[in-house]
Amino acid sequence: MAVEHTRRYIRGFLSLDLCKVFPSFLFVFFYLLDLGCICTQELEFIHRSCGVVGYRPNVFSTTLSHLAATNCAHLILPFVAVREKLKEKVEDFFGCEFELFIEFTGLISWCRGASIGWHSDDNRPYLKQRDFAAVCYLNSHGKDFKGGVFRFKDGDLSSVIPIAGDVLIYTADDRNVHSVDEVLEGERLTLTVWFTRNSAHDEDAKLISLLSQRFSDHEKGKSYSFSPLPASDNMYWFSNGMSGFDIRCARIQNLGFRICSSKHQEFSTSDMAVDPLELLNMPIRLARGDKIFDMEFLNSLHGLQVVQFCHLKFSDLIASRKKEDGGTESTKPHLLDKVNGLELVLPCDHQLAEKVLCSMSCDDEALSFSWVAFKLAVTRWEEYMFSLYKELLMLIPHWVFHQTIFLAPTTEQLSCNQFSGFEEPLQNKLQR
Ligand SMILES: O=C(O)CCC(=O)C(=O)O
Ligand SMILES: [Fe+2]
Repeated sequence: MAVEHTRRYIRGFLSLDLCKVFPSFLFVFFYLLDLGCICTQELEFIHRSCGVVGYRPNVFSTTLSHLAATNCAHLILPFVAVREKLKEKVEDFFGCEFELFIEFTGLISWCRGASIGWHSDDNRPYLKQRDFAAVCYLNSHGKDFKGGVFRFKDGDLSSVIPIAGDVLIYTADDRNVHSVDEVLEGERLTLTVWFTRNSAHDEDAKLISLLSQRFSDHEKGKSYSFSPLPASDNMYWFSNGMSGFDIRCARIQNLGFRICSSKHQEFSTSDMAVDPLELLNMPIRLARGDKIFDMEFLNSLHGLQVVQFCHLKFSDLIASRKKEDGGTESTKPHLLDKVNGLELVLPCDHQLAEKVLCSMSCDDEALSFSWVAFKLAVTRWEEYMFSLYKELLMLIPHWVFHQTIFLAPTTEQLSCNQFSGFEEPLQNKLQR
């Protein structure tokens, strides 16, 4: 009798460095649509700019419903192809074609100190609907983090050393009891997707209902934007006994920037009536070294997205800067000298943040940082978000009609124009 297989490790499932070929993000985006290639770096960017404190100690997560709830529904798009491809693979491997629904999709990062003991993924009454799991590794053991080895309690494939681009699939029941060793250094990042046969737990249906509400507001002519809207402060707060840090603030600072008050708040930040963390939800400016970049970001999440985008695309931005000759007046960033009192005083334990989120790789960017490249990142970030946003508006009616989230643009989709009433470009508003 044939032995039923319950697990499989697939090497090189996701592509790693497509995003490094940046010059045209649109090209990359349509390339992704056409070929179904998925880039791990795009997902890493989303997690580092949108993630919140997770469900276990020292774990951070980004869920699709969180993206939708924080005005970042367009950032669901980079997940769509990978979800489709994973579902196909799982259905094919376990012989259940067209039977599965995606139950949950999440980017999950495990920082120093995070681990999980022996368990199966359906081991709680509220998780019984889970039939299969797929864990995609978005970064690598040894290079990006130490520890974090995945282990099965019995059977073959006893330990799995995560390598970026590889995927592990397994049944969620007690035939696959597993654990993850403690992460000793760095930040271990995965995209984890669970599948169910139970349509009552279909993640697509829940997301589509959220998005269709948003789409109907658009139809009614309400203008809305793609700028991120923070969730409640406690979702960003990493606590450790008496101290802690705000993850938005920590991720901005870990890339070498400091958060300063906006022009309009210069005189109000010393007002003790304001909860300091509330200031992260208001307009801010960013400083580095002894200079302040004189542009207001709508809130710290907006600043964080641009900082992370600049980090992701840094070498391409530097190359574009050289091509465009950074010396002309229009490309020169407007910088102010940093003076005392402008930097926000936030209750963030920076040492703890560095310890928990420490990066293992050495940063060339810190040595060759350029404000001209940063200014370019502001524009490129906005173009990228706008392209995703337009794409989302095209896809939503199709998702609603089919009650499933999928790519595959048709000629009809590409020609339909539903962008009227679009909010004016963010940057125009910001520069005023
Ligand atoms: O990240 C991994 O390798 C597995 C994580 C896991 O076991 C879980 O989230 O249930
Ligand atoms: Fe698990």
